[in-house]
Amino acid sequence: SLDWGYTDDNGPSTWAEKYPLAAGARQSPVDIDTSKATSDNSLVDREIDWSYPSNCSYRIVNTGYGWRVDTYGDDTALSGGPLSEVYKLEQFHCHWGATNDEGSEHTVDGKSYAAELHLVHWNSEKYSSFKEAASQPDGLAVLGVFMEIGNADNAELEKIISLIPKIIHKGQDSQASFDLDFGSLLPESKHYWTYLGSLTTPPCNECVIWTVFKEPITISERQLEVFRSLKSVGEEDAIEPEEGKLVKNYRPPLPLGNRVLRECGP
Ligand SMILES: CC#CCNS(=O)(=O)c1cc(S(N)(=O)=O)ccc1C(=O)O
Ligand SMILES: [Zn+2]
Repeated sequence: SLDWGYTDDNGPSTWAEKYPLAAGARQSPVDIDTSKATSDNSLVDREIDWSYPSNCSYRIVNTGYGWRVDTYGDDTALSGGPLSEVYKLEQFHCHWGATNDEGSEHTVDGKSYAAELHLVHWNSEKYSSFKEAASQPDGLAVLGVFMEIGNADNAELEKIISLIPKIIHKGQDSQASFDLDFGSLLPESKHYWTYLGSLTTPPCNECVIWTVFKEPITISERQLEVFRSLKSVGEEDAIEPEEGKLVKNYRPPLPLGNRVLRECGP
């Protein structure tokens, strides 16, 4: 079985037992209290810039706690905004809940969205590997995109969703044969909040510069249901068909404490 997860006996309230960093003072996610956000001049006209080629090949894997698209980030770049160096895209993944009124990890004035997409980048200018970067305070830059339920399917996400039936069990993976335009997974508005935080899954390293976009993208109910059909156990684990489903994989918010929350754009 998984040594951590999202059930009552291995969920977020138990993580600090095996992963002491989870009890740190720079943890993520947080509730974004919009009244606390400062829009000082440090970010003015420093918009966040990304360049992802639109014909990226990738691999999708069932990690046991969700799906993850591993990108081959050679010619990807994220810079600007709160970042002092250029970061490369490593992977992206998603968090969701059992019902549509929960599922995002960050919340905004206490409001949860139905899901949250995370694009994980690492500081390839300062560090020589993702693994090294994941142990540094400015090692990773994660873009958070809220997802709300809309009527239409999200066409780009549909390419990922069409592969999920091939990775229902933990450990399964699938090499995608069609290209993905990662940039189309981001909202139109570049307005965001940013703060210093951590990985939201064990080992919960405090190595992430978080940038959470203010504008959500939409996903359909059917698409979200496909996420919930993933299993947290391997094919070999003989369990009942309805057992082991990953119906939720979000960590609830941790205190912002004395961290600064900055915003760029109204
Ligand atoms: C050492 C180390 C590490 C963490 N890896 S990750 O940054 O890709 C990551 C980041 C996040 S999140 N939610 O913090 O962006 C979740 C899951 C993962 C993962 O291992 O798949
Ligand atoms: Zn995440």
